[in-house]
Amino acid sequence: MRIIGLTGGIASGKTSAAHLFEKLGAAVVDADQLAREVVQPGEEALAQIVASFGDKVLNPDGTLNRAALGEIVFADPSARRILEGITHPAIRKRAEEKLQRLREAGTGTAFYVAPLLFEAGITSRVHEVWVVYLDQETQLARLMARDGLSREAALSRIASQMPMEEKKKLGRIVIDNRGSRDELEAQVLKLWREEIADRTKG
Ligand SMILES: CC(C)(COP(=O)(O)OP(=O)(O)OC[C@H]1O[C@@H](n2cnc3c(N)ncnc32)[C@H](O)[C@@H]1O)[C@@H](O)C(=O)NCCC(=O)NCCS
Ligand SMILES: Nc1ncnc2c1ncn2[C@@H]1O[C@H](COP(=O)(O)OP(=O)(O)OP(=O)(O)O)[C@@H](O)[C@H]1O
Repeated sequence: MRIIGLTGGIASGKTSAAHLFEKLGAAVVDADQLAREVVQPGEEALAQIVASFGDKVLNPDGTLNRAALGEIVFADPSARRILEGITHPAIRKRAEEKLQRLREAGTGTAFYVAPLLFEAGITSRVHEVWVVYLDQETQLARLMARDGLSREAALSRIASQMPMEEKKKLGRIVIDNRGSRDELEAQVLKLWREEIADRTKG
């Protein structure tokens, strides 16, 4: 099974692009979704987070208060590394399990969508990397609009990742998401035809 790592900066449009590929029939494993699964109540990672960061990162119902934890870790790189040390091994394990199930089901190509593919050094687990690219002003505007963040909070999230211009250089394929949603869809469709469907046929 061929695994395409789909990455890009925060709010670059990875999830949007992945949904479009999924609509065309692609198999998708999403690291952000797995990151949510591994911190559900009862999971070991949630207990470790509370042990490291305290009860203040829990909601009254015992679920993770993502906004509270986000405020801490995006303002403090050492706190972020502690959180990653807890969550990343659990995310990787789940990703391997999901990819293995897809492999066993005879899937030809699967996308592994991960914001920190380069930062977390997991490029060796995928066969090639595609990057969803955006200029920083558009990125900032979309991030602030989607998550209701202040400019300062949005900038600190962007600063916690490898700069987008660097990521762009590392992708075999770059999907340019500076334009409209229709333009994104047109690129996805072209890539689907040229890079996935036609190859499978050939
Ligand atoms: C800090 C948390 C609780 C904030 O939750 P929130 O709901 O606000 O954001 P969400 O999880 O939807 O992530 C949104 C985006 O933030 C960026 N992001 C998330 N974690 C990190 C990180 N450790 N470093 C840099 N950027 C990150 C990614 O681009 C991601 O797509 C959450 O992001 C988290 O648990 N992060 C640690 C796990 C992780 O590294 N996830 C990234 C996928 S491997
Ligand atoms: N071409 C586009 N035009 C306008 N808005 C867009 C476009 N593509 C994506 N968006 C919007 O930008 C925001 C970020 O997109 P998306 O959630 O797909 O990014 P992401 O890379 O998955 O983000 P994250 O790393 O935070 O998970 C969303 O609100 C999405 O609806």
